[in-house]
Amino acid sequence: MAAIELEGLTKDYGEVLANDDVTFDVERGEIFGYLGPNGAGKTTTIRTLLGFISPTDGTARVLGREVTDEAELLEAKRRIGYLPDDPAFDESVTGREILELHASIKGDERSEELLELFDPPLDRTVRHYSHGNVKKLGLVTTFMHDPELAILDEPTGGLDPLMKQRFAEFLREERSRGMTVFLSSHILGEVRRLCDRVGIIRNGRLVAVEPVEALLNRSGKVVRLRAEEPIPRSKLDLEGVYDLETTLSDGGDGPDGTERPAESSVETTATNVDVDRDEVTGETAFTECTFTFTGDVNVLLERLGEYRLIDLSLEEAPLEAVFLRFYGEHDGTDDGEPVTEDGSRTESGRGTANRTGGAGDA
Ligand SMILES: Nc1ncnc2c1ncn2[C@@H]1O[C@H](COP(=O)(O)OP(=O)(O)OP(=O)(O)O)[C@@H](O)[C@H]1O
Repeated sequence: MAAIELEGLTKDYGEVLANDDVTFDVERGEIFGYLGPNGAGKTTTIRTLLGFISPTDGTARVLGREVTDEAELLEAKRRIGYLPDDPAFDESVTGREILELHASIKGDERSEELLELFDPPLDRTVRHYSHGNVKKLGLVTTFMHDPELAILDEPTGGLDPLMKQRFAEFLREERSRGMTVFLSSHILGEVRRLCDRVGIIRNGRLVAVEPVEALLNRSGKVVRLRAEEPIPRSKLDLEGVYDLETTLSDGGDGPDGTERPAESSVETTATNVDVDRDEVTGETAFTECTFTFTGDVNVLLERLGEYRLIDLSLEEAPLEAVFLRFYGEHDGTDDGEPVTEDGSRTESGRGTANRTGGAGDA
């Protein structure tokens, strides 16, 4: 039995179809990343899993229990840790009092160890907590009862780099102990570091579920090369070449004796190659280029084999680029902000429902 089972999950808010026939499983012991831009429907799925909202159609099970059956869900929630994207603790009490309350409701097997790791200022009232400290307190309340399944809505927002790293190490250790983690994110670097598999949601619809490796393979390589001699652009008229940027440089005079610019740089695609013409051969050409390549590297090397290269590097493409390829076109949501490693984005597109979940409700 999978830890999370969604079948045809649909949530229709009237104006917005926030989840549209979403079907996937999260297996026991995996870290599953739920990836999508603002307003894609991630929080809606999470809130359905926790019984805060009921599905319009379809079914959802957590730890084998139906989320629409109150008694069943209550039983499952004892074994779940939930971290909302914006934990809402009672601001008038101290962190310590919050922990005592959570301990009395769901037990406390691990707070000591978690406090050493995440270290929120326990004697301060929550009102005086920074956003990061609220998140750290939320992490303690999420894991203190040693849950089987952790459901984390954008868990690293507000954490500094050291805390993010600590959190990543913690999750990996928990996975090796058998915990299942379902986390939503729009931070691609985080997903790459943390997750075994990803589900990608766009505009309420699941567009892919795949191992993170597959996402990396699909993302291709960033190729940078510098050649001793001009290479005709047609050599890169290959399937899988994206975002081609070329430069033709020789620093010398043109054939008619006029000085030509040492460098010219244009951004173009492989099919739009009628620029940077080599003035000797008349063919479009380059001596330096960068592009993203999702095709067969051997085919590429074969194409370039006859030219003398000064430099050639192939690096893993940033997941951001892959994400933009998934979401690049306008899709009717207001998610115009590019997805970035540091998670910066606009606040537009946020629903109100995802703002009401209290911390540690599970
Ligand atoms: N209570 C609600 N009533 C109406 N529409 C809602 C409600 N809650 C969410 N929505 C809409 O449903 C869509 C999905 O929202 P959801 O919060 O699930 O997205 P998300 O992927 O979690 O976004 P974010 O990354 O910004 O948190 C959005 O268009 C949102 O505006």
